[in-house]
Amino acid sequence: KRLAILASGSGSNAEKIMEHFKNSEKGQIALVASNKAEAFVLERAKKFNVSSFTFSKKELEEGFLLEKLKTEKIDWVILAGFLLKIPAELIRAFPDRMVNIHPALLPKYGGKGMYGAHVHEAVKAAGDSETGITIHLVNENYDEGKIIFQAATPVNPDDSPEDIATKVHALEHRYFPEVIDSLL
Ligand SMILES: N[C@@H]1O[C@H](COP(=O)(O)O)[C@@H](O)[C@H]1O
Repeated sequence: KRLAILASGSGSNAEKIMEHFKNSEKGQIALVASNKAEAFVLERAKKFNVSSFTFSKKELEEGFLLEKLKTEKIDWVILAGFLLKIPAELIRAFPDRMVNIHPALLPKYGGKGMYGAHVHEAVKAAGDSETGITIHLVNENYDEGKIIFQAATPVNPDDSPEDIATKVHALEHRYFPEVIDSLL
C-alpha cells in the first residue's frame, strides 16, 4: 500500500512512521506533504528519501492535493500533526482510509482550536489524573471520526503542560506506526 503523510510542524510522528515502514512489504511512505514551507517534517522526509511537497490553504481547497494524491496512486492518508481542515471532497476520496492522531482521550479536548499545547494546558487546568492519545478515522467533523485506538498515561499533580506533552508524544511514537500497520 502507498501512504501519504500530511503534517504542519516538526514531524516527530512522521519520522517514527517513516522509520517503521522503511523496509516494510505491507506499506510504503510514498509522500510527505505540508501546508508550511518551513515545517521541519520536510527535512525529516529528506533524511528518508521520501518525496515531499508543500501546498497553500487555497490550493488545498481547490483540489490540488487530491489531484496529487490520485496521480501518486496513494491508498492511505495519515494526518500527523496536520492543522488545516480537510475538504469534504478529499475525505470522500479516501473512505475509511484517512486516519488522524489527536493528543488527548477523545471525545475530551477535541474540536476546532484544540491542538498541540492547547490540549495539554486544558488537561492541566482541569486537574485530570490521566490523558492520552486517540487514533481515529477522519470524517467531516473535527476529531469525531470512528475511534480506532486509544492509550492513556497518568498525569501527576505537579506535571507541567510540557511534562504532559512529553508523556503524550512518547505514546504517539510508540503506537501510531503499529496502529497504521495493523490497518493495512
Ligand atoms: N495532532 C498532534 O500534533 C502533534 C504533532 O507533533 P509532531 O508529529 O509534528 O512532532 C502531535 O502531538 C499530534 O497528536
